[in-house]
Amino acid sequence: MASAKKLQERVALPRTAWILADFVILFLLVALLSRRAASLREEHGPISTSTSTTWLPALALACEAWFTFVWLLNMNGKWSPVRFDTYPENLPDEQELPAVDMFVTTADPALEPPVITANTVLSLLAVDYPDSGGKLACYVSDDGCSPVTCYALREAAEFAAIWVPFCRKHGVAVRAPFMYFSSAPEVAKGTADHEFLESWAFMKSEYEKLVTRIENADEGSILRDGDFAEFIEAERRNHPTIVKVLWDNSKAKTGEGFPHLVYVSREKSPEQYHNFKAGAMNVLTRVSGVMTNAPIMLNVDCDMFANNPQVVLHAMCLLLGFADETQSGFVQAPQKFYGGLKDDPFGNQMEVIYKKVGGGVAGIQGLFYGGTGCFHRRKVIYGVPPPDVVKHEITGSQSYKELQTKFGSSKELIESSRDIISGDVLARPTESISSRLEVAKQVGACSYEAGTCWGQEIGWVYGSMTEDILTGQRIHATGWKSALLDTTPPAFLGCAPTGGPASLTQFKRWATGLLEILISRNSPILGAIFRRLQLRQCLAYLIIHVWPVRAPFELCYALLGPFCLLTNQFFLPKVSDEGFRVPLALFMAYNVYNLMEYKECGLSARAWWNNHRMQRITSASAWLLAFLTVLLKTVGLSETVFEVTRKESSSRSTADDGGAASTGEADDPGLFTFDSSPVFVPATALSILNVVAVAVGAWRALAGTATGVRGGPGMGEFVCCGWMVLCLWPFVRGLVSRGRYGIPWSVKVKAGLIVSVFVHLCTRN
Ligand SMILES: O=c1ccn([C@@H]2O[C@H](COP(=O)(O)OP(=O)(O)O[C@H]3O[C@H](CO)[C@@H](O)[C@H](O)[C@H]3O)[C@@H](O)[C@H]2O)c(=O)[nH]1
Ligand SMILES: [Mn+2]
Repeated sequence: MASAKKLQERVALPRTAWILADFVILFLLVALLSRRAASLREEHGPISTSTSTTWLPALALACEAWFTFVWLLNMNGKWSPVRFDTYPENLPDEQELPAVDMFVTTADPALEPPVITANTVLSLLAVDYPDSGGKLACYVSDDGCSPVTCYALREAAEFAAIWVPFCRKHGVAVRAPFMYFSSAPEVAKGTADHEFLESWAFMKSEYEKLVTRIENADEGSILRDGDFAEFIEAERRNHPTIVKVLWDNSKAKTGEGFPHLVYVSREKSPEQYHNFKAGAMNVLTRVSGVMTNAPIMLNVDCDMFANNPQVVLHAMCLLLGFADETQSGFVQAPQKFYGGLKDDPFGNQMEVIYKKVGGGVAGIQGLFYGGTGCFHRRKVIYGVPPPDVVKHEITGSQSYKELQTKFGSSKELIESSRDIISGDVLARPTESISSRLEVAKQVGACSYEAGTCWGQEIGWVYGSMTEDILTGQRIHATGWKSALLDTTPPAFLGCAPTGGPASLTQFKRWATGLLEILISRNSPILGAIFRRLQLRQCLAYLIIHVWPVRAPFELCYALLGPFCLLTNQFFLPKVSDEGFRVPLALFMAYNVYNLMEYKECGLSARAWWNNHRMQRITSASAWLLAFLTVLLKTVGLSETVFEVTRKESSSRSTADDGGAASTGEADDPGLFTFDSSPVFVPATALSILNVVAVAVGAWRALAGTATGVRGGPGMGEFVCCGWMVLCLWPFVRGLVSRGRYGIPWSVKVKAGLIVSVFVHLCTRN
């Protein structure tokens, strides 16, 4: 590519002012720690304070040391951000562009309405790519084994025959029809408007018919259609592999085509463990390997539609545009969301995280793999190390026998992977993909992986609920870097969960998976010591891997305030004390720093507050439970499962009501909702405790019992508890609200018991 025109540019972004701010906060943290350490030493000296509990300052010191460590991790992560600019207009002729297999995963037709999946698929079938019919193929994995999903896709394929040409002809900007038709047609001033408007109206009505067909589809009548005979005997957790070619592009006339569409539901059996999404991705990798074997693979979740029709071209700039391939082992787009609620009430739109930490990590060894919106090189997924290692270490090709132990017994798969590993990928299978059905079913079987390297050195890695981070980390540990694909408009858009239960379930799953990685043999620390994970990249991974570990520290620290108010003690300096200035300055500086980050990303102060608050809530609920779950799992008492996130269906322009029982309160989707899940118990307890503590403390202060006693709580302790009450406000509110906005009694009772025990233990003597 050296002689060709520039395809990409890696631009380092300056951040001197931020680095200074980083150091100010670090300095304050160190000042806090050293004062604390000094006062601890005094404790053992002659001028001991009246604090009866000597472990109190020690515990505070431990927590503050941990917070400093977390701050250092973040400083490292954000230190040297970069941006990648892409120039698709400089791409070589179409013959030189590689083929791409596009993967979509879905798992549950109830939580992930088939119409959403159909839209995602349509957006992919319609992307701009030269000879897209010949070079692109779309594979959908359905872990739900749902005839309705399969039917929805067959209907979508039929609709694609008019949708794709329409998009091409009119240069449609957003090619997920539900999104496109949710606003009025964009009419260019000038001629031919009339014709455009007419076909727009026609397409819209065709799309609406499609939605009606999908939403009204009933399983019984679908099964009577001979096309879906395979589903009759199929049970969701017990059925053979189903592979259906819903659209075979070789049937199209040249130039008219759109990508192949293949439906895959891998074999399931109650006796086998299925490894959730990672398992599904590996089946897609193999099925596509024997059918189209494209050297590049794009994967998206069923709700993540291609929002930028040029996305594949932009990605190619990063895949082909470096003199050294090592720079782009994979190409990841940041996760962005459509229809997000105003000011991010559930703290899961992650804009600032992606900008600040994501951009920063992109400047180290590259953005983490996020499970969706990512372009992989098939050979990297097949475990091939970067070119420099290949040159120095392994020369000569692997024998058939070696490949067989790695990839399994399918002759076709072995041959196709040999092509990928040796780099002769341009030889595309010539037969029609329909002739490969039997082989595809063979490699989709659940026993196929037994004794092979799938899920270990090859494919998506097993052993964590957060298979994406684990898989990306393995790739980084072999020495590859990754590139950040940040296009305008955004490459892909998905839906962020709303409501308390869905958001916290997602955070819990992530935290569980991340801790599973941290303590496994795939830990990034081992990767940095024994493999090629860069030290700074390892530290960047730790930012997220320690999420669940932060929970016990943050919980302890959050308990110090209430503990002091209840027992008439203190853990922070008094206002009159000179030392008070340090925690005060830290509190102010830290919050202003975060607020400025939100402002810089163009977000509101409210968005900052919502995220700050949600982080406290998540820590006291999802992260804490994840921490406990993994503890229980390591002693063999619990299993971890992948709980699929509910996707809100907004397939039509007019949103219809979710059918939730009316509660008398205004139906505000941004309000926190609850259910009886244990995830809500600790945060509920913490809210009750802080309210009680503030009341007790205030009563003491008013009654004057605390005056004159040197050891009593001061301003600091009150602010801590008051701040926690504000952060946990959705829960405080939930204590007195009803319906789904109220905390269920079962949770309240459990939380109440915990609080009583805590209060009892505090005030025992
Ligand atoms: O047994 C399963 C479970 C899930 N999925 C699919 O995995 C995807 C992600 O699941 P979702 O419930 O949407 O999880 P999110 O928390 O929204 O996803 C984020 O986090 C996951 C890891 O925890 C990553 O896999 C995702 O790519 C990433 O977007 C969806 O397409 C599912 O259909 C399967 O195919 N099989
Ligand atoms: Mn999702």
